[in-house]
Amino acid sequence: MEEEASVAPSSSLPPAEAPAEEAQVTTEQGSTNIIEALDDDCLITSPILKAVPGPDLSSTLLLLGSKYNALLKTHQALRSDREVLRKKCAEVCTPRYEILKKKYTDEREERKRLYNEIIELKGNIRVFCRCRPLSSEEIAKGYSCVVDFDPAQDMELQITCSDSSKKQFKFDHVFGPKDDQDAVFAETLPIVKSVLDGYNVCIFAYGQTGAGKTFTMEGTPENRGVNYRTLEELFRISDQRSSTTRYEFYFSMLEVYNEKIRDLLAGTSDQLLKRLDIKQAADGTQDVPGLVEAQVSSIDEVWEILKNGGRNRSVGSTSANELSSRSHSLVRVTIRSENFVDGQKNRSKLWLVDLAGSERVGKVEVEGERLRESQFINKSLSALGDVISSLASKHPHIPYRNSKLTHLLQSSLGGDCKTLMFAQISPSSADLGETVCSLNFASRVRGIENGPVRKLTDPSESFKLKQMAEKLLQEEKEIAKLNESLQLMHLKYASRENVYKALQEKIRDAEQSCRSYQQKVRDLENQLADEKKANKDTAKFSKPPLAPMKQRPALRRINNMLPPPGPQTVKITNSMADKENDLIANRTSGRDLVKPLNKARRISLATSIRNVPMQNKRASIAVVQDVAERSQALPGVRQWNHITGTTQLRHRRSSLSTFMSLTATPLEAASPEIKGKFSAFASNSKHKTPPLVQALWKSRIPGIASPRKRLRLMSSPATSKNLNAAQSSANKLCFSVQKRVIVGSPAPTRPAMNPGSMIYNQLLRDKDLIGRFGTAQRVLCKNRRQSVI
Ligand SMILES: Nc1ncnc2c1ncn2[C@@H]1O[C@H](COP(=O)(O)OP(=O)(O)OP(=O)(O)O)[C@@H](O)[C@H]1O
Repeated sequence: MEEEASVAPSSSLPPAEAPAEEAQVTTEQGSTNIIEALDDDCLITSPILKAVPGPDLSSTLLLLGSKYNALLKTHQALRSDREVLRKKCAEVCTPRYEILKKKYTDEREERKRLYNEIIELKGNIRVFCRCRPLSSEEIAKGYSCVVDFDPAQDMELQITCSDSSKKQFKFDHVFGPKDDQDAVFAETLPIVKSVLDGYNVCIFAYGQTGAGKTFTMEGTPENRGVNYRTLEELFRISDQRSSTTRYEFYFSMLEVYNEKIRDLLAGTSDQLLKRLDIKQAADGTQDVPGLVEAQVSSIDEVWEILKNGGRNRSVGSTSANELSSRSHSLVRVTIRSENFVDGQKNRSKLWLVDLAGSERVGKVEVEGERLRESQFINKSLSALGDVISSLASKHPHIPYRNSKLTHLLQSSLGGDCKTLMFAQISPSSADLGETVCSLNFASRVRGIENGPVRKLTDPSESFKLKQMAEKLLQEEKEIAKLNESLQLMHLKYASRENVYKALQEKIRDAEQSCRSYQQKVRDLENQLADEKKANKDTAKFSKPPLAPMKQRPALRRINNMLPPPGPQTVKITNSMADKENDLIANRTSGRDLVKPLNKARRISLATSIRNVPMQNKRASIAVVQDVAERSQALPGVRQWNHITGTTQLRHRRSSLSTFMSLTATPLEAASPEIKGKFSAFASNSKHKTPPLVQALWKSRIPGIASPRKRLRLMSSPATSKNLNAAQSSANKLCFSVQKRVIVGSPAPTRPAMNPGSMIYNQLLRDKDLIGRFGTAQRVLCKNRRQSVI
């Protein structure tokens, strides 16, 4: 009987599953939309989620569940996209890439071979002759030009000797006074390019003092020399090949002065004076340990270094040149390259050498230190001549170590190294002897056949060479095309890599979000479980102390539900039981019958709406008038008095759920009929309902003398008619009082009771509901029915 089945539906949560439609839509949107959708899924950090109140947890969980499932699907879609992309790449791109790579490697090797062949056909050691113009000083002194340049023959020159005889010299190229730096470098360029193919290259200027060696090699700011232009070209080509090859340039500058090596890039004078030696490296090349190697990446850096190094150079004044170079100046550029396509690595060296003046000691009026310098200069130049002679005669021993200069240049002279010599001459008749000596030396050098050098004497050879040149041009064009397509492939590959990385990033984010959602769902579930438990505990703690069953006959009587078999045990605390018993004892002993009831401690309202069965069983039924009727009868607002325990009703101004006040009526004040009935009932009932409680009820409806009578009236159609007539504009509420009943709303400012505060508030809400419906309701809180209104 006291356990009613009409328990309010709890907030049990359905499993967190995404709605099927949403998941379907998300899957069909494709990866792009999915990624966009992912960006919108910011629930984890959303302040909305943080502000979710407790009762909305179930809906939040549902939302999270759907988002979580959507994310899972997104994750799967991204994974499948990635797999498709990878397969596609493997199927289409990789074979094409491999073919192109092979083609490119073959072509590159072919180009190198052909190019090198052309250089070799021209000669691995090439000699250019350059003659400077007559200086104003020489003209002023009346010196004449002894060099005859035939414009039709750019490889020959004639020297008019003092006896008017003519000497003819042939070189790979002859530059006259009118040829500028551009023309010189144009012929130098092919050899310079070889260094980027991995060949060692040595370019040096030889000649007497003041013949223009420094001018050719270094030049002036207005007329840049070979050094500057060479490095500029190297940087340009390396940039051009940057998609397939990475180049690194290391710059060193040194001089050989009096057979001592000096580092021109040394920062301090101590370092400048430091003695440097030549050592053989593990790869057989010559190296100078301790030499400064500056990595350069632009021509501006190179120019700055050149200027600084030039300041440290040993110069002195001679009768031939006011700022004569008294040492051999050497610039070494080490180039390290790595090809991205086939992984081939190269290391090559480029030497740019400005030799000291080659004048004979007797001719130049020097003495002391200058004389000593000249002796060292001539010695080293003589050693250079010996090396070249040995190379020319294919002697098994090449005397590289006879001087520091030849020792340093060992790996760049001979073999498959490319050597270019500028034979600088003066046109002045005053320098005729030195000019002839220089030309003889240059001719000797030019006679060397390094490798398969062949002279261009045979016309058929010339024809072959032309054909090869044409073929080379075509090959170069082909290579350029291949390079382009290779670059395109690289770009495509890079873009796909980017997409792949982006997808991986998204997948990582999605996985992270999934984990966050899972955690959030777990937290919310835990929170919900805690709240459920708290609610259960609260309900348990908020239960008012129940009187022993034997004192509760009224509840049995008010309902038509059968009591459960067997005795009911009610667990109450000692303090509560004592309070109840004391009160009952006082009342039954008649000592305090008129004393108002204490504050109600227990009430429950049923949320299931149903009519209370009106049977002829219970007398504790009251009819409540509506607000209009009540306000007429009771002008003042009355409420439950917690202090005195007066059973009063309070009319709520804004609610329809108004109840009529019931004035506590003492048993003595009741009519004799009621008094008699209640006394009989009390004495007969084994539950011993306190007479005070029974006496509280007094009909407010005229004509209904007693509850029992009223019940009869209400049960019968005739009585109902009468009642309707009497209360046509009013809603009626039937309520029963078990022991003490709160009817109506307690004071609004009443503080929440702990731990039963939630139940208390629930009661208030339910009472409002009852007021609106205007009918009898039964309230069950969890498993325990507390009272019936
Ligand atoms: N081709 C040229 N055109 C114009 N002027 C030149 C040319 N070659 C050299 N000169 C000038 O001749 C002078 C001497 O040149 P430079 O100093 O280069 O000679 P050098 O051979 O280096 O002498 P040293 O061996 O003593 O250093 C400079 O003033 C230079 O400007």
